[in-house]
This record gives sequence, structure tokens and C-alpha cells, in this order.
Amino acid sequence: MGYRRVVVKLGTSVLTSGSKKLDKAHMVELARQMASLMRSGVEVVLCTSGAIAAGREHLHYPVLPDTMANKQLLAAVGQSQLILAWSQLFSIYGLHVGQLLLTRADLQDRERYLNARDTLNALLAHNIIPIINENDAVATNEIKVGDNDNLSARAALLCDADLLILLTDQKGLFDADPRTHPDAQLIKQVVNIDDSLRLLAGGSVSGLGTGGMATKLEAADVARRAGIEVVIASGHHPDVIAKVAARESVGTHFSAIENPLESRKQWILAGPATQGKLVVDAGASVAVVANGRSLLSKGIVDVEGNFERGATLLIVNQTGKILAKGISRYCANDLTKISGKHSDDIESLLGYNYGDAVVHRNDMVVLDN
Ligand SMILES: Nc1ncnc2c1ncn2[C@@H]1O[C@H](COP(=O)(O)OP(=O)(O)O)[C@@H](O)[C@H]1O
Ligand SMILES: N[C@@H](CCC(=O)OP(=O)(O)O)C(=O)O
Repeated sequence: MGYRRVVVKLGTSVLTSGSKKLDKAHMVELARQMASLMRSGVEVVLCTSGAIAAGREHLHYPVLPDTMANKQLLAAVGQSQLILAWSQLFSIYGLHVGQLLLTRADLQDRERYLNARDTLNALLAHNIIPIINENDAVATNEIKVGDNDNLSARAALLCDADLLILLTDQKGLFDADPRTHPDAQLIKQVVNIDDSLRLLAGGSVSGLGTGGMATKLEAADVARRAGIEVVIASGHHPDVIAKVAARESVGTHFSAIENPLESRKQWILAGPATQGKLVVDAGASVAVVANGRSLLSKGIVDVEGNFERGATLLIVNQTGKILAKGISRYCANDLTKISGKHSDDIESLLGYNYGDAVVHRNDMVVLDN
């Protein structure tokens, strides 16, 4: 069956073709491919990097101290150049574009998340290509998604896409970084993202991109849990977008999981940043991971972080392995008092009780699979 809605993420490495400037000739070719996919009836959302690179180019490569304010300056200048370029290039194909600049804060708050979703859907309903980037000019590290791989996965969840295409400067995910291992082999198919695969994915060494393959794998993991297929491929492979959309074997394909998370759990996975950790014992690990139970105070052996009730936390086992992400019904202070204790004792220990479950299974996404 053909894809219905596709998010295409273009890394700085693709947009600049490895140089220090936007490669407009290549951008027009990518716009052509996306326009052609739209004409074939597939809806396209573009997640574009390149603002900082475009800012540097537009200001003729100023020598600036590497501060947050200077990065924001470059992004503020560059984003307007970037959207101008995309708007001109898509107009060649008779298409309008609409810009959405997002931060994690827009995804963290469920109401803002749903608002952004409405805007995306409205643009697509009018055959306008939504163009997304992080709002780097105002986002501080605390409220940033931080890289466009993860941002594009969240965009794919937001608009309920069925395919996420991450285009970069390599043919896909290799069993080692091809820049340092010329004999590395392309991995064509991935059915499960586990720690051994994460070990293969390194960071970005070119000085152009953010995150390298590591953030692409994080993005792929978020998307596939929401039932979205993911392909990592080269942005310079001829007709790459059409070929991926036609399910030709290009790059690395990640299968979607069979029973995708429902919408609220997708949001728990993709929206809020985690504010702390609960370390749990072996019994609680089995209850949460294998039996799909809520996490009770009895199984908690350690509480890390200083968080309020309602914070999103990681649940890890005693070797540090991540088991789940979920919303805590108790604040950190309360949890240090009740961890290891039976649920029946919560009332007497705290003087109140928000229920037996510290993290209810409805508020939890199991990640150990
Ligand atoms: N296992 C791997 N397979 C492929 N590329 C890898 C791997 N590990 C690290 N990389 C690096 O990831 C880079 C692509 O990511 P990045 O530089 O962030 O580009 P982009 O701008 O497209 O996001 C590649 O140039 C490569 O050096
Ligand atoms: N938002 C930034 C890009 C961040 C990013 O993740 O870059 P990349 O790894 O090249 O996709 C920008 O527009 O410059």
C-alpha cells in the first residue's frame, strides 16, 4: 500500500552538500522531488535544518565567540533566508509553504501540542507544504528538542505521518561510521533498535550536522513506536524521495512496531523532557515490562532528581537500563519517603495519598522492547 503522509527531514549536510553555503541547485532538485510526490497524492511535511549555516553564509562568515546568543543571532538571520529560499523554490512548482518554528515547550504542553497539530493539518488540507525547524532564535537549551532528527520524529507523530525520511550525507546507517571506517557495511533493514545498534551509531564529526546517527536512531525509535516507518538515506541519491516512497530498497529501512502506542502515550514518549529517574528492583522490572503493571512504591530503590508531581520520569533497573518513561503521581520528596514501602503505608507516611500507583500504567510507555 502507498504512503499517505510523509515527513522529509533534510540535514544541514544535505542542504549544503558538505560546503559552507546552501546548495540552491540541490535544494531545487529536492523541492522538485517533494512537489512530484505531492502531485502523486502523498502529503509532504518538510523538516529543514540549515538556518545556522544560512546565517553564517548571509553574514559572510563572521568570526563570533561560540555563545548561545551568537548561535541565536545566526539562526535568526539564517531562518529568514532559509524560508525565503524554500518559498521561492517551491513556487517554481506552484506550491505555497507555511512555516512552523517549534520548541520542546510547544510539544510539552498537551494543548500547544494539539494546536500545532491543527495548524499542520490545516496547511496540508490546503495543499500547502508545512516547513518545520526548531525555533533556535528563542529556544534555550532547557526548552530545545536540540536536533532536527528528534524534531522531525515529533513532527511525524504530530501530523500522524506513516513515513519519516531522514536524508543525510551517508547512504544510511552503517555498522560503523564510514568516515572513520571506510569498509563499514550499510545496514539495510532494522526491526528492533537495541543497545547493540545504538553502539554503532556515532555523533556528527563533519562540523555541519548536529547529533550524527545517534540522534537519527533516537528519532527512528520514537517514530516506529508510533507506527511510523523510517528510512535513513542519502539526500544526494538520484530521485531518493520517490524511490523511498515507492518502497524501493534505498538506505536503511526501520519497520514500524505492530501495535503502535495510542495518541496520549505517543505524546508521553515524544513531548515532555524527563526530569528525573526512578531506579527499580527486579520484581518491579518484571511487573512493569513483562506484565504491563503500574509501578508501585515497594519496587523503587532510588529516586534521582528534584521534581514535582506530574513530572515525566525515566524508570530504570539497577544496572541503569531504561525500562519505561512515565508520569509520576508523587513529587521527588514524597517518593524518597515512600520508596521501598508498601502502598498501604503511603497515607501514614505522607499524611495523604494520590493512589497506589506511583506511575500508573496508563501514564507509562514501556521502552525495554
Ligand atoms: N554508524 C554510522 N553510519 C553512518 N553514519 C554515521 C554513523 N555513525 C556516525 N555517523 C556520522 O553521522 C553523520 C551524519 O549526521 P550529521 O552530521 O548530524 O548530518 P545531518 O546534517 O544530515 O543531520 C555522517 O556524516 C557520519 O559521519
Ligand atoms: N535547527 C538547526 C539544525 C539542527 C540540526 O539538527 O541540524 P542537522 O543535524 O544538520 O539536521 C538549524 O536550522 O541550523
